[in-house]
Amino acid sequence: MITGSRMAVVDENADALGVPRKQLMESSGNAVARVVRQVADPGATITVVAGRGNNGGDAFVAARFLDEFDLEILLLGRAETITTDIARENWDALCQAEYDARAVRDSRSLSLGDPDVVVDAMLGTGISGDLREPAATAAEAVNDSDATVVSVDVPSGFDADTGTLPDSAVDADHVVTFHDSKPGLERLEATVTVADIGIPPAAEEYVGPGDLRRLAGRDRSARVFVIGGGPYTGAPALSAQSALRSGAELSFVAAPDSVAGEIQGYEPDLIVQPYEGERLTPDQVDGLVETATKHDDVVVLGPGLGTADETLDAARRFLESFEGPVVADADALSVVPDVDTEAEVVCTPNSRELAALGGPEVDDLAENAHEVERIADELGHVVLAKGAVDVISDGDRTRLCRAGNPGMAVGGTGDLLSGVVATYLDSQDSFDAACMASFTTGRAGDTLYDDRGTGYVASDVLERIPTALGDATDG
Ligand SMILES: NC(=O)C1=CN([C@@H]2O[C@H](COP(=O)(O)OP(=O)(O)OC[C@H]3O[C@@H](n4cnc5c(N)ncnc54)[C@H](O)[C@@H]3O)[C@@H](O)[C@H]2O)[C@@H](O)CC1
Ligand SMILES: [K+]
Repeated sequence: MITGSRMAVVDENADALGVPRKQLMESSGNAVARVVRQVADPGATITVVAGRGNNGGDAFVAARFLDEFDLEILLLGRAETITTDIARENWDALCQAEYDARAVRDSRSLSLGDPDVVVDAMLGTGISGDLREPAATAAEAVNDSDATVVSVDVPSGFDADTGTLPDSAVDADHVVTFHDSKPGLERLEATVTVADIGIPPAAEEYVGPGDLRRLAGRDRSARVFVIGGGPYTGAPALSAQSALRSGAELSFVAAPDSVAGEIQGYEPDLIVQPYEGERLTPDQVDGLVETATKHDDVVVLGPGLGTADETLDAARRFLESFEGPVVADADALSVVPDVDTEAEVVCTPNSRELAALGGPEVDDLAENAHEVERIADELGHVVLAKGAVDVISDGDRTRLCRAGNPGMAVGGTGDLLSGVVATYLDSQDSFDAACMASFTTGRAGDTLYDDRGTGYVASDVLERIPTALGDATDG
């Protein structure tokens, strides 16, 4: 089962792996034609009703595989307003090859006639909200006809994220859905065919650029609260700075007053909240929990805290009382296995820290992904295990991320990662947040590698985070 929005992620990842969408569209159209041939008698009349998106594009392809029928293709709207290049190219091909294809500019003038089969390709997974015109009138016409209706991907009007089918949607007899079934399709009376369209399994297994699409349209509203510093100052600063670079609105560092000035000195945009002392101690915990809870902050617990007994005790107590989202990194990781917490925790261990959590000490983490899955399951938290290939698991779902290069082994990149995970945790499911953060940081490093090999440091990677995000957060 895959939702419509996850499908868009997978489709972009497939494209990045060298399987372009137009190729997938060719497979989709072919699969639709196969089902149409099964349900239509030889010589039957078929009307394709297509929208202006890729759902329509699939049907334009299907048309080329249905020569034995009496075929008419109707486009709802003007050809110039087809929304994607690949759908337009397939439309143009039909027109140039003299298929019976025409644009219906006004839905009131839509006359379906009396076809034996209607191919419903008005809307697929790109729909938002109730059916608008001209699709609404066209759906009514399709439902009023006696034709056998074959819907492309989903019945037009169906919401492939929530599985809801409004009354105004197309009432399909057959649905040819792509790659995997969509939530809610099984509740329809229609016969559902799931068609393999050649998406490589790696497009789902490996985190890719498509995953960053989940950030589209997000608000810049995350508040990240880094509890770190004491023996070290660079680590909490980098974590808080990367939160800002990846889209946090505000980034706070709670740190001992002995080092607060130094942390502030790295960047004026950080808000440093000093507490008395030289390291984190249990006395501070109530105040920190209260602050983070009051402001709905996402917490990063660990960078530069050190391993003093009283500090680890404080980290343990923090996790016992805090119930919000937390990224547990570095020194704080060692306390995670023995705390009972209500917090939504993402653990970001390196290989040494993973071994301390009970994981394997291996060079090839990807080969041992099942071990990471086991640890995530035992801990009951998401684990993002950092290696040449990162492995992310919530104990049930497990994915790999191979963005990044050997230069990323430099100190401080893990601190950056924790801040990015925290920012994404504000708006995303914790497993997805971890996957996207791994890809973002790795890709930031890759833009540097292209320019200067491995000769870069964590603060260089920091400056490349916005580049790595590219246009992913637009619209
Ligand atoms: N994701 C994938 O891997 C693949 C997707 N394919 C096809 O692409 C489809 C998704 O294509 P698109 O994202 O272009 O979207 P659609 O073709 O589903 O629809 C997009 C169009 O619908 C309009 N629209 C949105 N909400 C509406 C509403 N409530 N009422 C009326 N019009 C509305 C939009 O303005 C836009 O023009 C899939 O369903 C599938 O058929 C296939 O080509 C192959 C691979
Ligand atoms: K459809």
